[in-house]
Amino acid sequence: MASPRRSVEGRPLGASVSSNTSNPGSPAHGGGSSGRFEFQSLLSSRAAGVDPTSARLRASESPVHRRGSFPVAAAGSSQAPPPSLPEEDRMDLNPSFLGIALRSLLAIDLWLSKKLGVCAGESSSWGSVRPLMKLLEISGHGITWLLGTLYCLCRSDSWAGREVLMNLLFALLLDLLVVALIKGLVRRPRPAHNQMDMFVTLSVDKYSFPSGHATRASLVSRFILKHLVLAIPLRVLVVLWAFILGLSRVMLGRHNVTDVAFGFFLGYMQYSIVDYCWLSPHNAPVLFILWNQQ
Ligand SMILES: CC(C)=CCC/C(C)=C/CC/C(C)=C/CC/C(C)=C/COP(=O)(O)O
Repeated sequence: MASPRRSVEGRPLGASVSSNTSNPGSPAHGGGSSGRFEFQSLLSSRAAGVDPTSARLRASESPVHRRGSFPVAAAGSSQAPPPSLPEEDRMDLNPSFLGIALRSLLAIDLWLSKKLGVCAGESSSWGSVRPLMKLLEISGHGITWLLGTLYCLCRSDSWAGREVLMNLLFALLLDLLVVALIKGLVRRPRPAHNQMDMFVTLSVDKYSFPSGHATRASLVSRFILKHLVLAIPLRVLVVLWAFILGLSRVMLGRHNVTDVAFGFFLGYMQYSIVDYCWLSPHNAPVLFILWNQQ
């Protein structure tokens, strides 16, 4: 907001907390929780040789502390209740619920992902299962699916089969594009415990959000379940494969849990797009005629 933020007394905030707010990231500048503010002000006062008790008192004058209990000056008096803050300032000083929820979710995500990363290295607790996990990785790799689909497309001798495979190819390419775009935009680094020893990657694959294997697993398994007539045990196997592939990404240390969870969701949604834009000899005749001339 363009107007200067004001304290309860109407003074600009900078005037009342200037001794503690040299750090622009401090909550007095709108950048953190009340606990962190007090922690920072105590630290900086110690560094500057100031008595921590007086520093704490100054911290209690901070707008964040004023939020719950009113300033020290007013606390002892039995005067009329203090004037309430203007609406815009109240929103500014309250730590956002969404912010706290997101930070907590991220902390749980990092903690859980580290705990589940039991195959992240040969010396990890489940390091002996790592080769199996890497085999699963290849089973969900983009190259495996693209080459497999192209091969089946070349071998297919029915129009119906070719139509399904053409759409699977379109789905796989769409998935690669969407995942690359999101990875490039979000730029979340892979977990620190990951060993970057993956088989054929694109440059954006140094980023981890979302998991490309998870998007592919859920997209492809939804596609298969919809378009292939399979016995129930095989259908269960397809779902299990997708789930275990997602889990293996976290176990290998390639991803955090949220990368995989969002990947599953994204792949599921991508299938809806593919279904909506279903290519057929009626709406994309050129594609089918060209293919048949090969
Ligand atoms: C063959 C055709 C028709 C086109 C080729 C298109 C193309 C650019 C393919 C690249 C495939 C590739 C290298 C995909 C990378 C897959 C991968 C390693 C994803 C990372 O997964 P994650 O779960 O670790 O995020």
